[in-house]
Amino acid sequence: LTNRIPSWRPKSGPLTRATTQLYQTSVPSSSRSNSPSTTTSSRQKRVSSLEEWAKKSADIQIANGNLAIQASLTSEDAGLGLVSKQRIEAGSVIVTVPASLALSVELPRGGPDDLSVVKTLVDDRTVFRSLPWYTQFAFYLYKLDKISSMKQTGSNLIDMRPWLDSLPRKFTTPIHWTEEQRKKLLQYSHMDESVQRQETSWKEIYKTLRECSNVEATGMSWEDFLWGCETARSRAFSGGYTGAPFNPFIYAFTLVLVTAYIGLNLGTLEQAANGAALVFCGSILRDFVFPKLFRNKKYVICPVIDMCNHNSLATTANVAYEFFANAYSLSTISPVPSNSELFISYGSRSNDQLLQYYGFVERDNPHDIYVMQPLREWDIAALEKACGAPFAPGRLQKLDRAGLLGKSKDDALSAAMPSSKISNDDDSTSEDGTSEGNPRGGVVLSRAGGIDPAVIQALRALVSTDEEWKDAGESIGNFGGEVNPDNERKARLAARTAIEMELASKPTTLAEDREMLKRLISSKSGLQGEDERIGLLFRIEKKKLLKETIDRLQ
Ligand SMILES: C[S@@+](CC[C@H](N)C(=O)[O-])C[C@H]1O[C@@H](n2cnc3c(N)ncnc32)[C@H](O)[C@@H]1O
Repeated sequence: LTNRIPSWRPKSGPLTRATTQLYQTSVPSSSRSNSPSTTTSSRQKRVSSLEEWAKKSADIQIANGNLAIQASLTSEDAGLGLVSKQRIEAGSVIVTVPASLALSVELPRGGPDDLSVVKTLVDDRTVFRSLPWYTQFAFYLYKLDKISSMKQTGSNLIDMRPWLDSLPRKFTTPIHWTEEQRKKLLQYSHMDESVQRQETSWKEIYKTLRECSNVEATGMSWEDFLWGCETARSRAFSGGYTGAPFNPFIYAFTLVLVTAYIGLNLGTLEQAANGAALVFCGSILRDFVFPKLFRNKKYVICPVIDMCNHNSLATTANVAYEFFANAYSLSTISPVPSNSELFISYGSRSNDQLLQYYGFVERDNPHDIYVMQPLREWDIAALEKACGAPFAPGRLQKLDRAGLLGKSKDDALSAAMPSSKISNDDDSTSEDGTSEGNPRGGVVLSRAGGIDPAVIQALRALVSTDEEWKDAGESIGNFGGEVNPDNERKARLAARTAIEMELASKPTTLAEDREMLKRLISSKSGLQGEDERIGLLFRIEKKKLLKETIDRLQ
């Protein structure tokens, strides 16, 4: 869900209000902290409390009992999900959650919407507000989960305990694995490096967070922090709109003033209209223009809606902010047959991102990518052999000067983000192909587009004869398109050879992995085999992508 709200569209809808009624949790806090629920079946037992809370205490509207929160129909490891009990037509609003029940963190300065988080637990507000959104959320969740589950919104107090109890307590993300496990299970150095960067950066932020909060709060352990960050990253969505909610009082009051103004003969109709227009313009500026101008961003976790799973190929629902109702809604975008799971899209996420931050892998993910070593680490001698002749001298240096060879591991490390540069809009979910997700400039292969065109361009220049190089004005920029069939064949052959070598370097083949997965599934080794199964699923998808790219280059 992170980073994405498919649309923040102002839309009319029923005005709902959060209740101040307190809810008695059915799970004693002692049993919660001693044996946190991890499995789907034990979480399922708490769903009825969540549903009861949602309906009776929290004013969350759920499609007239036409929707169930239950074990996902996708796969065992998908946890809970939202499943239709009857056919739901396209365009139906199925869940409405008052904004006062949603947890939000606003950037750059707003912070958590529950003001008690900062007021009572933070010593240095400037430092706290400079932290990334998901770490502010981690702190917010820590306050609700371990200090007080009462969420304070304006004068309302809402007990979030039933929702907190419905959350997963364990993540199957690679940050929980040892370095050795990651290497062995994933067989993909790009992910090893990404998780290492994630771990280093999160540890640094955790330290900063402890330093800027007060004594009571510093009881937050690394595990609490990690759970909070992962919960936020896997359950929050975001959008650019952060204006105030629709306030009918302003408009009603303006109407009264205009009526009195004209009725008491204090001025002309035009003057009254000018005054009213000013109020409307001010409202629009405040709600729509200023937030866009100042690039305000809001990250939101919405109880119940946060149970919706992801599917990039069969998205049936989306989330929106209902401006006039000041509520979040989940609505269907296509008909959902009875007993089917509803899916939203968490955005165009590769399996690297899905595994690292959400703990799952999507089969045939259309957004999947593979990040190979940067060109400078490719086995040039092997490529020359495949192309039948050595490459012209000096060509590699030219590519290097043009920044096309990427960075070595050491260069990337020395350029790593120092702690003083932690910023609150740090969003390591940015595409793995971008400089943030791919700081070494590794070669990106994508399911959608094959090998990065800039790499093919570099390879055209690399394999070019002296004559072709001269004809191109000795400029790599002129190798953007096919130069001639022979140059093109060699460039593609070099790329294909490198990818074939990458695939051959894996400790196991695709067929072996598939066989292992089959055996693992039939052996039902339970939680013991969970990491291994996810690792297998991940590397199978990566190897499929490598094979597809090789085929495209034939
Ligand atoms: C927003 S929550 C959705 C509700 C979640 N299934 C639960 O039990 O609380 C996101 C998490 O759901 C799981 N998930 C979502 N879509 C999935 C899918 N297609 N396959 C497997 N797991 C999925 C992942 O664990 C992810 O981190």
